[in-house]
Amino acid sequence: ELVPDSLHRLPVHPLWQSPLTIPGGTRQSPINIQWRDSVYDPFLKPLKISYDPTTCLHIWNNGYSFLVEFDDSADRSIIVGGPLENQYRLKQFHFHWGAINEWGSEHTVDSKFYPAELHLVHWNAVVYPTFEEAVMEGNGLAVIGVFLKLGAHHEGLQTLVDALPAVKHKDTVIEFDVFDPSCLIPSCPDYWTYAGSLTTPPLTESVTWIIKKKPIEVDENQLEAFRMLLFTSDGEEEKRMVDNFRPLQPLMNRTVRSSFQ
Ligand SMILES: NS(=O)(=O)c1nccs1
Ligand SMILES: [Zn+2]
Repeated sequence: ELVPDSLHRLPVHPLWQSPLTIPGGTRQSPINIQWRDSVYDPFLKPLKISYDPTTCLHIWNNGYSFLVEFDDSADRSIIVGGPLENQYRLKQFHFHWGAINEWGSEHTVDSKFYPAELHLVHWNAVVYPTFEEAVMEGNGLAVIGVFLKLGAHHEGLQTLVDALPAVKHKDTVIEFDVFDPSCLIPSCPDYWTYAGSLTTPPLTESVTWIIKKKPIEVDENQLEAFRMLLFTSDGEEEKRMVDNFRPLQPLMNRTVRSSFQ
């Protein structure tokens, strides 16, 4: 909860106190995707997603979001094709969401917010020896963004939601042995892609963004379950984990390409 001070200023959660703009940044994320300004690129390939559900390791609350992390010591869960020159290894996925259903996503489409957004984070293990090094390079990361909209119950998401009470507080973790994140990705192949950055620290300009055009549907109880998580550690004054999305960044000299006409 953000409580105004005596001057009616709302405190900004530490994460968002990070520089809202990176000095000299020319390819920051998130951005608004103006559908009519995106350019169809017939040379974009279909994105190929091959995840091994047994590479799933655990879920943890890192104080910004909840992350599901994967064993990325080999090429067992990878994506290839789309706008990508190499194949990229899945490291983790996480979400961003709002306090209410009117906002919560990081990217917007024609200035419309979705209530939440899923990020599946992959790194270029063909070229770089570690994730930490890939994070610093222009072609180091590929993140698939999937919008969540309010609608039908999502069976696949529910197995995640059922585990959230165990990671309510910052720095708590629970083992999570088998999960196939492809159940969270719409079957429609259409996506937008553009060159951008991480939206949380270190905010480095190392991400090829692949934003799925179609959202997945989740129900109100599932969104509420995200909102019962806490930014704070056990024993601290509770701060609900909501509105963990970065403000929109300037498009500058970038074109968003679409894989569809
Ligand atoms: N929200 S994000 O996917 O851009 C990200 N930030 C840090 C690691 S992954
Ligand atoms: Zn993210």
